[in-house]
Amino acid sequence: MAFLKVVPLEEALKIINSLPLKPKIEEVALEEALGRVLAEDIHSPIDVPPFDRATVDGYAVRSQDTWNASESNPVVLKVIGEIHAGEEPQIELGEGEAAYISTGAVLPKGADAVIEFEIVERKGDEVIITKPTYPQAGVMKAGTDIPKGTLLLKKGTKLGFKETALLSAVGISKVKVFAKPKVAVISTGNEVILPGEDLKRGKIYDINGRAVSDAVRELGGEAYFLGIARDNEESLKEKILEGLKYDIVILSGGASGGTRDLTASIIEELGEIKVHGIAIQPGKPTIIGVIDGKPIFGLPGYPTSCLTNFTLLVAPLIRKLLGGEFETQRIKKKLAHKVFSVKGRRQFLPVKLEGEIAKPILKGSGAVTSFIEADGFVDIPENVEILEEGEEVEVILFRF
Ligand SMILES: Nc1nc2c(c(=O)[nH]1)N[C@H]1C(S)=C(S)[C@@H](COP(=O)(O)OP(=O)(O)OC[C@H]3O[C@@H](n4cnc5c(N)ncnc54)[C@H](O)[C@@H]3O)O[C@H]1N2
Ligand code: MOO
Repeated sequence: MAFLKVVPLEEALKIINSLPLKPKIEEVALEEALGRVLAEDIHSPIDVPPFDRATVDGYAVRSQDTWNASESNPVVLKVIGEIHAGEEPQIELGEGEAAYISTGAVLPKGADAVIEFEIVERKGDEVIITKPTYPQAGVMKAGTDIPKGTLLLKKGTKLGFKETALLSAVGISKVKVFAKPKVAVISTGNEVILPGEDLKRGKIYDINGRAVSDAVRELGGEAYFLGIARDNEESLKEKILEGLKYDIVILSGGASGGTRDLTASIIEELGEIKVHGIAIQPGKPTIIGVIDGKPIFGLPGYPTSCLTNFTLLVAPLIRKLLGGEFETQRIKKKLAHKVFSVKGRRQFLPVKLEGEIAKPILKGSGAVTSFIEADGFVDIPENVEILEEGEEVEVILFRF
């Protein structure tokens, strides 16, 4: 077994990026599109509004008819009909004519303005106007909100409620999106139990199953938590075989060299181990394998290590399958205080961000609060032993 022959992070990422998985595209109904990632550019097929529209309730007029109107010299127009929202107007205004119109209705031919009913006086079939109006007052012209053909949304956009509203506004009922990668999540260990179960001595509640499943969902993937495999060959094998129904399998725990750490030997038996050990801290005991063409990740058991390595190794693959960037983005911050690192091992140090300052969280990988409190982690190169207070560091954000 290629046990703990540690490889640099870049090599592990190269292997992951070359796995034979490709983004898949599917069409979904607009009502199912929230949270999905667009696999196409969307241009508006129509003008919005689709017609010259009244923006107030009142009287459609020819504005030039009102230009001489004043309190002392009111203009009287003849009301020749009514136009309500949703109707095609059957009338055309001539000189000296007006029509009652509701908000949202189509402006009739001949009219170029709408005057609110509050500021005119209606007497029988006449309307008395004491103030001039101007072209386009009380009117929204066709296509002034969104002209037909406008690029509305770019491929790669994650659809939130604003984006689905925009699609609805232009009448698009189906969109092409990237298929959600289906990810099986398995926790391992005799000591791990599920929330709600009785906490007997020696047992701990599962953190990784929940955290990894929900991180997959936050990234836009579909997570299937298969439960907890016990530290024996049958249980682990059963869960791994079940996991192979999905696109990617993620296990946590049991990745290091302890006697009960069986994950590696089972992956080797069923498929191939590509990596067992990465020269990073945390994450040294990480496994990357392939079974039946499906990637299988064995992440460390400590939750902080598990989620750090998920962010470094698995999140890029899920992003790529959703049409996004494989590369992990980094931002620059300044270190709050001096830090010592392990020479010869690239370290990812959890930090809390306060403005431009990155405050190290020094509780160690064993503490769950290390990752709960972390906004990101600082990438400390392997040849660096000391980082000074105020030194510029690269931070990988710990959110998706
Ligand atoms: N002799 C050595 N021992 C260890 C080494 C080493 O290099 N030599 N590395 C340590 C480091 S670093 C890590 S990380 C762990 C990783 O080991 P495993 O991946 O085999 O993880 P486990 O031993 O199964 O678990 C470690 C720790 O995390 C707890 N755990 C596991 N799963 C969960 C879960 N789903 N939710 C919450 N907590 C979980 C588990 O109970 C252990 O306490 O190995 C060190 N040892
Ligand atoms: O490798 Mo462990 O994952 O250092 O915490």
